[in-house]
Amino acid sequence: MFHHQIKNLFKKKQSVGAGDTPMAPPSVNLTAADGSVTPVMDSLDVAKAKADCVETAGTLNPSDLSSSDQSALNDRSATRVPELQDAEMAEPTSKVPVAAGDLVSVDVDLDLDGETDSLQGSTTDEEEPEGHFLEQAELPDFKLISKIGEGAFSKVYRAIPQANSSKGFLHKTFRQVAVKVINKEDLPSSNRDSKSKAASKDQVLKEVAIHRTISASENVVSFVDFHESRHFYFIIQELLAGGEVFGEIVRLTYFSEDLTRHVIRQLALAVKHMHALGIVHRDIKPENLLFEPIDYIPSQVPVLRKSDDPKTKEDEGVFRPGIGGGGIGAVKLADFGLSKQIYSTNTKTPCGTVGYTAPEVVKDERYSMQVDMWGIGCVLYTLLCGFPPFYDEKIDVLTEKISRGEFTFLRPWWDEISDGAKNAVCKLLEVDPAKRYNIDEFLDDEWLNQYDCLRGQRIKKHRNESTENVYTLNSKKKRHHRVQGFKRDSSLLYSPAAVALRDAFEVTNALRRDADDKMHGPHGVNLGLLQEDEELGLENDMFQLRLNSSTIIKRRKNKDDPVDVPTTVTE
Ligand SMILES: Nc1ncnc2c1ncn2[C@@H]1O[C@H](COP(=O)(O)OP(=O)(O)OP(=O)(O)O)[C@@H](O)[C@H]1O
Repeated sequence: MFHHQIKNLFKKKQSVGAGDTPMAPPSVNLTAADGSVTPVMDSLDVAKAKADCVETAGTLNPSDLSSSDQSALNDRSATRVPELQDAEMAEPTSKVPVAAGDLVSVDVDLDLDGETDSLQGSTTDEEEPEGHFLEQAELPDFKLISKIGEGAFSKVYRAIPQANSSKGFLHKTFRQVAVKVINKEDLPSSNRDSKSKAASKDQVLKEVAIHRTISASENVVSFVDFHESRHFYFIIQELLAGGEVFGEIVRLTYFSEDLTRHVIRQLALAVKHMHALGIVHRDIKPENLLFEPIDYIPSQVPVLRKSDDPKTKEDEGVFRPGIGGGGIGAVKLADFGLSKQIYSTNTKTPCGTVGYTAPEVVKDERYSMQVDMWGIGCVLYTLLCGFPPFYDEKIDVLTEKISRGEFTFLRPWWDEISDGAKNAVCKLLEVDPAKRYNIDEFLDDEWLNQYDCLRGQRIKKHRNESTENVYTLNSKKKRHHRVQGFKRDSSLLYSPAAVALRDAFEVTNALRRDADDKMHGPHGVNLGLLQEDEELGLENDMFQLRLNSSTIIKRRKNKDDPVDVPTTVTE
């Protein structure tokens, strides 16, 4: 099943969209950190990738963002809504592409340390929707304003809780929300038998159950509400107005070590929270990291690496410890569609194997969690240099590289990156999960705990805050402020380099998940909502839902190139 899906994935991967240029074949040899000579990313032409990336610009969705205290909401059940009305779906107003580096101003609340808590902007209860959205008829408690994202089977809207509705109480905490809409018709099994339909629904409920469970962390996108109507599932969540960290990598080409540390530490805190609850994310990638925008302060003298093209490299701006840089403030982990609960924190038993508590099983649990550490390693590597650690156009070659943990610190891009950062990457991209950093070891890493993080901790101590995350402290001393963000031409996010970067993560994560499932079995979720996955056949369907029809396939309409069947990755 898995090989077939990967095969399909790469079949489509061979042809990119009209007008796109496939990644260039190997051309130059580079000297790796250890002195060995390596072809340039084999088939990923890094120089081209970087040039493509640098050409891109960012967009800030000027929208409200609110604080995340919503634990009381988690127990609320979905409301009933009217039947779908006959209505034409209209696309939202399209964005006008803008030049790279264009700035856009939005009003925000900023605390005195410069931290952005919530966008206030022009958004009011009277804000008019940017289009006519079919889903609106089945979600009367929220006003859908604009489409801000899209997944394989979902659309994500910025929305406002309606003050005079049954969800009016939300309005104070969440001035705006993100609404993920899943059309039941779009789910792969919706036209099949009723058992398959139930499986699809269970996949959605499983995502919701996990999101609810882990939502208390300041480093996880807050879950707000869930609603099922006749045609749709609606997952309502905290809005992260900056969008995906992925887009910022594309805009900036790579992040400074300070900004990388800022992002990766918050990701690590999110993962620590999940692992403490016995839940593994399994799809850690830059697209699933969302951020709150902060003020951008241009550098007086932009710092360039030797490998940079001064004409095209975007200035990341001034980094402020504990606050952020490059317009990126608080970073939160999102998308729990592939997450699974490994063990129950109540019973301390692995899910799906009740009462089975042998030491080797406990060890297995830890190994399952290690999949996320690999994901953090891939993100860390990518943030630091702008391209992924493992890439090849051929799935079998890529599989081999991942299974052997074959990556290098390519010159000249890694020449100026510190040994501390390289050491952290090596400890995370360790093939043997027993030797790989676990989340506590990574949080103790020397490089990760350099000055900006430590300063943040001092701020936290000073404020006597109990939460571990200094970046998302709820500020009590706010002042109104205009944040300069970046307009983003979304079409540039589909440049060959950007697509290659996405694909590398998608395939790498899929292979690691598959390896983990083969080794430990697809443990089910046990959150009081669902039966075991095995009984429902959820894992297979879920995998199909998320990979076979996911972003790569969606982006590539062309098909039918021959492909190689991959070998299996083992951990
Ligand atoms: N809370 C949010 N705040 C702001 N933007 C969001 C939020 N949630 C999702 N988005 C945007 O919508 C996109 C799709 O959301 P999400 O990843 O949850 O959907 P998905 O169907 O699981 O996607 P995929 O097929 O890539 O797995 C995100 O990548 C992001 O750009």
